Amino acid sequence: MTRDLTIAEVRLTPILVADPPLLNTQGVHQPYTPRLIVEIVTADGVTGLGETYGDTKYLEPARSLAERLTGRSVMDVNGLFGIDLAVDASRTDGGTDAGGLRGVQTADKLRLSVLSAFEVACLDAQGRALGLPVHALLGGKVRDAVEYSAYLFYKWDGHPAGIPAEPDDWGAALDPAGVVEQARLFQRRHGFGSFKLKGGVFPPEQEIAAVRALADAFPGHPLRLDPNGAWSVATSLKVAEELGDVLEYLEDPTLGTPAMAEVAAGTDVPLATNMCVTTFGEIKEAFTKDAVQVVLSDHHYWGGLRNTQRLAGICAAFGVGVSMHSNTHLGISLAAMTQVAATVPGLHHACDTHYPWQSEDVLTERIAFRAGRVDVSDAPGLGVELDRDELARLHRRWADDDGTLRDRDDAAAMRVADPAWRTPAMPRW
Ligand SMILES: O=C([O-])C(=O)C[C@H](O)[C@@H](O)C(=O)[O-]
Ligand SMILES: [Mg+2]
Repeated sequence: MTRDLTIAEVRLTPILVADPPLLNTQGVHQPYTPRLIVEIVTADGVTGLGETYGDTKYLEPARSLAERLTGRSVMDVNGLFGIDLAVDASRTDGGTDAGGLRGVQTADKLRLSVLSAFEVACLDAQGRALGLPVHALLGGKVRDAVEYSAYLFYKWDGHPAGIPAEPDDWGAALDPAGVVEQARLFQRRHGFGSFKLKGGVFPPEQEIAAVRALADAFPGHPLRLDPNGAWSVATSLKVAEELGDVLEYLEDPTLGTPAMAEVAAGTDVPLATNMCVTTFGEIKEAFTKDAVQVVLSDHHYWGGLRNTQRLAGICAAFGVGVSMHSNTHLGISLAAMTQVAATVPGLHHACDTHYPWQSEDVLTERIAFRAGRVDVSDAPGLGVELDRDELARLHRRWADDDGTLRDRDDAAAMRVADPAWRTPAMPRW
């Protein structure tokens, strides 16, 4: 067993990974999306892996942090969070993130989104060095498998003609029949039994019809609809009334805690969020106003796996449910999500994951879903191995890009197909 846990080297590799043309209220996914892979190497040659957003605003502080880690111990995770990590506030102040889909962007949230990848890499290195899975370092697993939901998207068959992109085999989904067909594919390929539709793309009546079609096709299965805050309070209440008998929860129907509280007061349908409660500072107002019934944590922007456990503890104390949000991510993050989810006692909803949409990964072996679940690995660390050739290939794609795709911008990607497209004003309906 190795013992010298001093950090000898930190490697950061920005990559671009293929992404299908998934539609959301802001626009459409770019054909390639940026991610950052973090490797922390100990003096004994153990390498821990982490993954986070790869846009420029994350890369800059990540580089600055990486430069300051050699000589510290991978055991010193509390110290990691104490490092004075400057982020460029002009990139965040008052705005939302590039997709506008993850709530307000603050300098601290950006800092935590960077730190999270380093925390995961430290935990992975600790686990590998000590011969323990990450869940053991987090207090131990309370389940052997973690359930995920099928993340359904309206989508085009392919990216606009003439631009470089990887083909996908999911087909188009632009109406209720297409959405049901996509759900059937998710069930056939991965066994998912719970379904979430990304809404806010078409007028609410069309999305209500799609959820109704899902309810008919999959009677009794948990269903969710998430328009990323595209609706007014009145529209949200109307949708809640029309779909109340089939929804497990409605996710971020409207923007901001006060508006969510108004909706919550007018319906029995539980409200979930990954937009109005995304930092510890936002919890008090939302919970005291009873604005949300389920918080969808995301270890990237909550600041890692230990903060995710803290969040789950606070939610439990307030009787608020907890589950997980997902953006485009690869297998390192799915492994991290699974390890922490395995340790959260009150996890009663299937977690979100984009992973089935990602045809490319940097792992030697893709993570498999079995009946919609990922088995919790008991192997040391996260239990995944890096495919260096694939990492190098995806990094070359990033290096060759002229900068167009290095910062995710769903509205810009939509303008390739529709030059008149502008980020819609909210509420859209
Ligand atoms: O609200 C959510 O669930 C998300 O933000 C998930 C993703 O960002 C999704 O909407 C996307 O990538 O288009
Ligand atoms: Mg959401």
